[in-house]
Amino acid sequence: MNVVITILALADDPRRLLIRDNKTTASECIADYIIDRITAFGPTSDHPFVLGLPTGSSPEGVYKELVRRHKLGDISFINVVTFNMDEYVGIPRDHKESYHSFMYEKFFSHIDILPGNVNILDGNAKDLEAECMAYEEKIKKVGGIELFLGGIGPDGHIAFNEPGSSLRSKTRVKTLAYDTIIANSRFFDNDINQVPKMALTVGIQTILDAREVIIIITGAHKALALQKCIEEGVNHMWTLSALQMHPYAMIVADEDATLELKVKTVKYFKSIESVAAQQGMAQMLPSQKTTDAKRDSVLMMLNGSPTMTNGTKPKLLAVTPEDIYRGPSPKLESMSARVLSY
Ligand SMILES: N[C@@H]1[C@@H](O)[C@H](O)[C@@H](COP(=O)(O)O)O[C@@H]1O
Repeated sequence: MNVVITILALADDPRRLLIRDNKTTASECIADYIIDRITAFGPTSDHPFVLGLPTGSSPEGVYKELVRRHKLGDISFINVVTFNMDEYVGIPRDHKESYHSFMYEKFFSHIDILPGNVNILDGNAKDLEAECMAYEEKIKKVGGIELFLGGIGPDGHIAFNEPGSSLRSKTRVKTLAYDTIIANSRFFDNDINQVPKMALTVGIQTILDAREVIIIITGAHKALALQKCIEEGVNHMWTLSALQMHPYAMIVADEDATLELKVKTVKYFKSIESVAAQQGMAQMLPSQKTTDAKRDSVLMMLNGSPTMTNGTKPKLLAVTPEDIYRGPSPKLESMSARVLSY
């Protein structure tokens, strides 16, 4: 059992925080990673790659790069199913600031994704609660989200999971925090009265349920949030910190976003990445199939099997009595035999 844990930990650690010079290089790093993951997954129409996606200014560079690479023929999205994180309640779908408009303008209109494979919450649904429930069911039906990409607000919120959100939350209706309304007013003529006060959003648990989560954090205004989420404990006032409980979460930040981190933290994460590169260790989460195959072969080693493909008998990891007696130490008597009686 210990062997299995070690193997997973080796694949896991180097991926916690990647630091890039600026937003452009951080975005390219994520786009490359997504392309590699989709390619290695080998999606088909029966077994599509399920990608969770955010809006906001943070992921714009990632979408731009994915579109560029798609146009170069490096990646197809024909067998990719997407689920967006959130949508405002009560603004028309074709409003220029709706997340539907954002996604089509920045990404979907420029790639070969099938419209039927795009899922975005409907903030104008008659029954918002039913809409949220149906969304969770749809995610379950396609087998869960393979990779969830996200950004954060300056207060560390992820999707619209505002400070104080339950870390076990699922897709639901959420009232926006005043800070978020102010932050998002830049998209609504800097008028807070035009910003919708409610949204539909996936929950923290919905994000934690994804097989892998990648977050892009850029700019000095997000530095405190990154510090709280990485250097301090899990805290519902900084909802991104819940990712500390995810086995495959990766944050890609630019230098500016690291301004509040300890020098020790920055050095540690940079060294993890460079040591991994020197050792030629994989930086990519392997497919579930590869992970399952590795686990099977470890279990086979632990339990023994009659023959190996090369015809040899596998060495059992369990220690046999012969192995013990062949050791340099003498065979000891039992403790009871050594108790002196007077
Ligand atoms: N619901 C979105 C979040 O998903 C996004 O991460 C955040 C930050 O936006 P930006 O990337 O523009 O800073 O804005 C909104 O609140």
